[in-house]
Amino acid sequence: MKILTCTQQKEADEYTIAHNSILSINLMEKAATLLTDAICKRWDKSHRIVIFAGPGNNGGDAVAVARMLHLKSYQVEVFLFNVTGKLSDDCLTNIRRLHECGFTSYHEVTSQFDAPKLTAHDIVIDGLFGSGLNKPLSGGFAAVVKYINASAAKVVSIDVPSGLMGEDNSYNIRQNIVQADITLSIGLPKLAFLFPENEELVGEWEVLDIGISQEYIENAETRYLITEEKDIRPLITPRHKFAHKGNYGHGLLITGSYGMGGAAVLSARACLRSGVGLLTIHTPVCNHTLLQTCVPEAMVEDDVHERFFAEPAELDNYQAVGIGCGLGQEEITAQAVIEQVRDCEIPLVLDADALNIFSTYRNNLSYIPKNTILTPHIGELERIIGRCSNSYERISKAKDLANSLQCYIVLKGAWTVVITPEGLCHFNPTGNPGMATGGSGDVLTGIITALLAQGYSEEEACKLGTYVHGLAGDIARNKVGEISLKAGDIIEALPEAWKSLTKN
Ligand SMILES: NC(=O)C1=CN([C@@H]2O[C@H](COP(=O)(O)OP(=O)(O)OC[C@H]3O[C@@H](n4cnc5c(N)ncnc54)[C@H](O)[C@@H]3O)[C@@H](O)[C@H]2O)[C@@H](O)CC1
Ligand SMILES: [K+]
Repeated sequence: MKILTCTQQKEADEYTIAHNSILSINLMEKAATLLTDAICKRWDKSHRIVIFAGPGNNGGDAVAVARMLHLKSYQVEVFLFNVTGKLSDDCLTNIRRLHECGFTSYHEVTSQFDAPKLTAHDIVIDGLFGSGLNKPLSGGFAAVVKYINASAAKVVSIDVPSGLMGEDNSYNIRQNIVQADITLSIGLPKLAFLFPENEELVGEWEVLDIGISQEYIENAETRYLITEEKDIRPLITPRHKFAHKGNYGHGLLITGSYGMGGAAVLSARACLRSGVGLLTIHTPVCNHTLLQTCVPEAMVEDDVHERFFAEPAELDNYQAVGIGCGLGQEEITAQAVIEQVRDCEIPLVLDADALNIFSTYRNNLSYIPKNTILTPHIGELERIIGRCSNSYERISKAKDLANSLQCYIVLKGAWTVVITPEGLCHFNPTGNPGMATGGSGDVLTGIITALLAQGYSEEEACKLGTYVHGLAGDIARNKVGEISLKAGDIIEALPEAWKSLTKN
C-alpha cells in the first residue's frame, strides 16, 4: 500500500473528482458516512458528541458528520471556527444542510470562544484541520487544541490530528497538536502515523476507503509503502518435488562469544526454520558443545579463539553469511569482522556487534560490500549516523546511508522499515510490543540469512524476512501473551507463520 504525502492526497481527491465523475461535495458525503459509521460503531447515543470544525474541508467533513449523527438522534453540539470569514465551499454547503435539518446547537466562533465543559463521557470530534494544514498551529487555534487535550473526553480526529503534518514534524510545536484517541484517516494512512513519537497524538488509527482513484494511486510516485500480505505471498518460491538440500543453499552464521552463546543458538534455530538447505555456525571454541547440543541440525566450525571470534572464516562453500549476533566488540573481533566483511563476495547480513564495530571504526564503512543488508535497531543506527531528534530525520539520514553504501537497511522497531539503496522505504505491518525483548533481532538475522542462502534477492529477503518474523511474533503473542513472549517463542511460531503464508 502506498503512502501519499498530504499534497498528493489533495491531488488524488481532485483527480478522483475530475476522472471518476463524482462531485467534491459527494466525496465529502461519502467520507462523512464512513466517519459516522466508525463513530456509531464505537459509541452509543448516551454520549454527547462535541464537534470542533475548522474553515476548510476537514471542517466540512465534521459538519456533515454532525448532521448524520443528529439524524440518528445523537446529542450533538457544533463549534465552527470562522475567524477569517472565509469558509470552503463544501464546508458552507454542509453548514446550510445542517441548518436545513432543524439543527440548533450550532455555534460559529468568530472571535470569542466560550468553551463548553467537557466530561469523560463526551466524545470530541476534531475536524479543525486536516491535510490542508500549511504551518504549525498557533494563537487561538493552539489554545483550542490545548483545551481539547486538557479535557477528559475521548477524542476522534478526522483524517489527521489537527496540527500534525502528514510527513515531517521537525519544526512543529508538539503541545499545539491534538492528542487523539482514534484517528480516522481518509483515503490512505499518513507517514507520520508510523513514527513512534506520534503514537500519543494519533492514537489507534483506521483508514476509511472513500474510493480515491486507483489510477491516481497507481501512478503516484512515492518513496513510502506499507507491505501487505498480498505483496509477500508471491515472493515465496515453492520447493520442488525433486529438491535436495543442495538446492536451498548453505548458510554461514558468524555468531556468539563467551557468555553470548544464546545469540548463536537463536539465530541458528531461526535460520533452520526458514528453509536453509545447510547451516554452519562459526563460533568461538567455548560455544562448541552448546551448539552441537542445542542445534544438532547445524554444523559447527570452531574459531581459533576460545572465547571470541578472532579469525575470518573461509567463505568459498557458502551462499550467504550473517555476522554479528552476540559477537562482542573485542579488539581482536573488530579486526576479524572488518577483514571478513571487506573480503566478502557473497550475500551478507550485518547485525548487532558487527554494526557497532563499524560505528567505532567508521573509516572502514566503505569496506561494506554493495547490497549488504544492515539490520540495526535505532541505537545501532544512530551510533553510525549520529543522534536524530525525530523519526523523519532518522529515516532521511538512513536513506542517505543506504544510498552512499548502496546497501539495504532494515531499521528495527514497531513498523520496521526496509530501506533500499534507491531510497524506497517499505514499512512492515506485522509484529507487536511483546517482541521488544533480547534475542528477537538474532532471530531476524537467522531468517534473513536463510532467505539469502536460498537465492532470494536482498530486497525480497528483507521484506519477506521482516514480515514472517513479525507474523511469527503475532502468532506467539496469541499463545503466550505479550508480557511472556521471548525470542524462542518467535522461533517456535515460525512453522505456523510460514505455513500460513504458503497455504492457498
Ligand atoms: N474533496 C476533497 O478534497 C475531500 C477532502 N476531504 C477532507 O478535506 C481535508 C482537506 O481539506 P482542505 O484542503 O480544505 O484543508 P483543511 O481543512 O485541512 O484546512 C484548510 C484551511 O486551513 C487554513 N490553514 C492551514 N494551516 C493553517 C494554520 N496553521 N492556521 C490557521 N489556518 C490554517 C487554510 O488557509 C485553509 O483555509 C482532508 O483532511 C479531509 O478531511 C474529505 O472530505 C474527502 C474529500
Ligand atoms: K483533524
